[in-house]
Amino acid sequence: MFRIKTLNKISPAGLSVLDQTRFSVSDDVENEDGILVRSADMHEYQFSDNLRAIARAGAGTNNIPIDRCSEAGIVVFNTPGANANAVKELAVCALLMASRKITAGAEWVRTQAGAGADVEKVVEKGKSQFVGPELSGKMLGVIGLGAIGVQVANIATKLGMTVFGYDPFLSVDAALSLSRLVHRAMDLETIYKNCDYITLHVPQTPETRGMINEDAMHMMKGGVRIINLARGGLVNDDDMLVALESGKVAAYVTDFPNNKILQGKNVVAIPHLGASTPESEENCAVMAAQELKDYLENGNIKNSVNLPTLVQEWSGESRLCIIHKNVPGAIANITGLLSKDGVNVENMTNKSKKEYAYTVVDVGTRVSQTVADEIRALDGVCRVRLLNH
Ligand SMILES: NC(=O)C1=CN([C@@H]2O[C@H](COP(=O)(O)OP(=O)(O)OC[C@H]3O[C@@H](n4cnc5c(N)ncnc54)[C@H](O)[C@@H]3O)[C@@H](O)[C@H]2O)C=CC1
Ligand SMILES: O=C(O)C(=O)COP(=O)(O)O
Repeated sequence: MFRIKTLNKISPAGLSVLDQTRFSVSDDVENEDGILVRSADMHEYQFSDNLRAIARAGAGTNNIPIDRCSEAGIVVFNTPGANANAVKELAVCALLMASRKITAGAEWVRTQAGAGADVEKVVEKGKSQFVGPELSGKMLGVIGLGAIGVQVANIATKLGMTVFGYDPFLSVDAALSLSRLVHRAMDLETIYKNCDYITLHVPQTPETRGMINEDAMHMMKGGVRIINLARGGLVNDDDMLVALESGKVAAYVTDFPNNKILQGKNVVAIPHLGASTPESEENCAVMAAQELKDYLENGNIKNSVNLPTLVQEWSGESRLCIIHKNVPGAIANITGLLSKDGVNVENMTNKSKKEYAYTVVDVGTRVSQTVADEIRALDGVCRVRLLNH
């Protein structure tokens, strides 16, 4: 029986992937084998000795201490693209909210009603303060052309916008999905200098943290409108407050409000609703649960952010799953120990991702725990699992 801890509310469709005969799932299990999480902050989380995998039902993994996980041989999964449509739709809404003063106007109407005014009359007199420009014919810069950025860029062309996309690591899949109407910007400066609207779709990493700062905004057009449905930390809030006050930035729509940014003029704050649709919640939960199940039961890895993709058909009695440092001699050490113990390898795959590697060895006969323990004791080995078919 595998114990799975949930750190956020996970869609029941996902939980139903983990059948009750093999998985015990709840928010209070102890010594868990796996974790299902959305945005809960895990940086201070104490891993149980048993913990083998964390599945993030969503895209961003900046709430998970990835380095600490890799060191401990814990596989971290996410669900690429599973909530992209929901974010794309919210991005269209955010572009409109950045332009048309919809939220400010709606709040004003309610205030008028609350103050006893005849709303039908005052709206016609008061509406001129909420005039805002159309999107059609304007320039949009999309920073990050992954699952979400590509969809946002493509749909914006249909709204009549001229779209520039920037992504120095553009994948082949993303390039193939991108509309031919989207122009590729080769640097951020092109986006900053030319665009009337800028929307962020990059992960929050040490490189992207604070990228929208005074220097970046200095290059932008006066009255630029910025949309951030990616992560709050991408924007330097102090610099943004100054730019909003001066009018350099005409509107800032963020899905990541905090007390500081809420003080700003023309801030539209959304309570992190990018992926909050039943469809997305279900897609993400199902994908995350399937990834977790396949890893715990079969040692297969798909959509991990810290380990390589490795899916191997079973071809034997026992399977050794070894997470180790990606260093010379690691595989020779493992196979050396197996042959010393007279274990015949039926099938074996090794894949690496940056500093870590994963080796799956299928053997024809049952392998003893002693062999697994010997591999565990090798230098650079982070985790060894022994599975029996
Ligand atoms: N508001 C919400 O509820 C949601 C927010 N997000 C956020 O959006 C981000 C993007 O999500 P996806 O598109 O699904 O991820 P993705 O991994 O498909 O795309 C991210 C893209 O950013 C690019 N990138 C990385 N560093 C870059 C840089 N310095 N400059 C330009 N491009 C860079 C990558 O090459 C990749 O193509 C997530 O990391 C997450 O933080 C994602 C889903 C929901
Ligand atoms: O997938 C992401 O990166 C998100 O930001 C969505 O977060 P959530 O699952 O709604 O807490």
